Amino acid sequence: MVEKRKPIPVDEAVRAVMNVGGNEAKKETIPLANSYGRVLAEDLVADHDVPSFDRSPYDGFAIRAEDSAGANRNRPVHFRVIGEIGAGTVFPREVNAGEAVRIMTGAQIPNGCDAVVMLELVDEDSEEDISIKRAFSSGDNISFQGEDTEKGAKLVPKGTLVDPGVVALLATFGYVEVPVAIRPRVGIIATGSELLDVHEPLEPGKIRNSNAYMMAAQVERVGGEPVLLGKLPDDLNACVEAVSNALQEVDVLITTGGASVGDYDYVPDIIERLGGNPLFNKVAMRPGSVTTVAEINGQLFFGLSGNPSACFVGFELFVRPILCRSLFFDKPHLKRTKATLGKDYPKPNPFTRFVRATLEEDEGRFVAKPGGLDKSGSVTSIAGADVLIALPGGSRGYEAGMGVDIFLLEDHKGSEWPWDNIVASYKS
Ligand SMILES: Nc1nc2c(c(=O)[nH]1)N[C@H]1C(S)=C(S)[C@@H](COP(=O)(O)OP(=O)(O)OC[C@H]3O[C@@H](n4cnc5c(N)ncnc54)[C@H](O)[C@@H]3O)O[C@H]1N2
Ligand code: MOO
Repeated sequence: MVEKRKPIPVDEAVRAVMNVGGNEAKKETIPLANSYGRVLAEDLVADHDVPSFDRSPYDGFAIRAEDSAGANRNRPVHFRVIGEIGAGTVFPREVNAGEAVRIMTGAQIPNGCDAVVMLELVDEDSEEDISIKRAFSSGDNISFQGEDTEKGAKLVPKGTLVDPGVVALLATFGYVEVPVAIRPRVGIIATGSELLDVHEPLEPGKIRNSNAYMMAAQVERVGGEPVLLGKLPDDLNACVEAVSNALQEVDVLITTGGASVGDYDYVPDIIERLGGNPLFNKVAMRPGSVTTVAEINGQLFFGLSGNPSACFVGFELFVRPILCRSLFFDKPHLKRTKATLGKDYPKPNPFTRFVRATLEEDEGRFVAKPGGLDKSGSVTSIAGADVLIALPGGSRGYEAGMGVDIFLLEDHKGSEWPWDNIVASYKS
């Protein structure tokens, strides 16, 4: 008799995984030029004002505003040009009454000046004599020291993904080396005697191993380091040995396949043979109901389904938050938000479903549209999915136009704990 497994609710399963200790975030430093896509391991605090001096936002003339008082079309005011500065140079002396300095964008405002007149508003009567036809106030056309940010301001917290804007800040504040989270090493093993390597031609009854590469990409998408450890035939001894060796090498280990109750489904036996502590072996969700997670000698072992869509969803719900946590992200779960269901979903639903879908905009509303073959064994409907629509279990299906909870697959900002009150669908 095959063992009867007891499914546990998704939120309970996520909690169980998150409660396992270990996998704390650790930091290293890397060169700035390699920092894009990594995660900051320290808060980024401004150690000087930006800009660090008053500067001109325009090409023009720096003047003392009070000298322009009363200027108009009929009575232009003249200034004597006493020099010129470009960005990067500092004017060497105080500017006095009636004097102006030709100044370029980015140059420091000379001492004594408090306004800039754009070149287009100036009549250049000669190289040394200019006139203007309107009055300026103190502070006109000046980018003030500290107007962008002031010394001491916390600009970006630890746990922020280094995007192009963060790279600009790191450069601004002189980070030659950047403190970032060490990427967790995630071992990936595919199991199944039906699996061919990607380069091999198809043979009867066999398929190519797509899950391992898919998961490597999922690991990379969150910022982990995938370690592809090959594929194994359905041979228990070989699997036990490979898993045991792999656990020495990586922080977290994932296998795909063999998680169900069939004759060659060895995940439960592997866990037992290695003295692991199973957290659960069935989750009340589809796809991915056979997802099995265990702690083996203090390390997390994820036995994900062999079915590609189930493997994909199992990763996003259970592996992703562990990796995010070890990358200093304070919101490790998929970002949860709402959208309108774009298509009827007639399947009866005993378990919560996570349906692969695209997110489109329609008359100002976000519409999530299930796409492709909605079967656990489908591989094509994963490509191009923007979101997972979460449809609560216990219904006979859902109608287009209903409000649904969705989980964004590409959003790094994430959610803290998206599972409470999960996915009560409502009429939108
Ligand atoms: N009697 C029962 N049978 C099944 C149950 C059940 O509860 N009772 N659960 C079904 C569900 S739900 C799922 S999901 C699958 C999960 O099976 P396994 O995790 O044991 O996976 P396999 O049987 O090894 O493979 C399933 C399917 O996926 C293909 N596969 C496997 N590895 C890969 C890979 N690396 N790349 C691409 N495709 C892969 C494999 O060839 C199979 O077609 O069990 C159901 N059965
Ligand atoms: O676990 Mo299976 O993917 O539920 O279909």
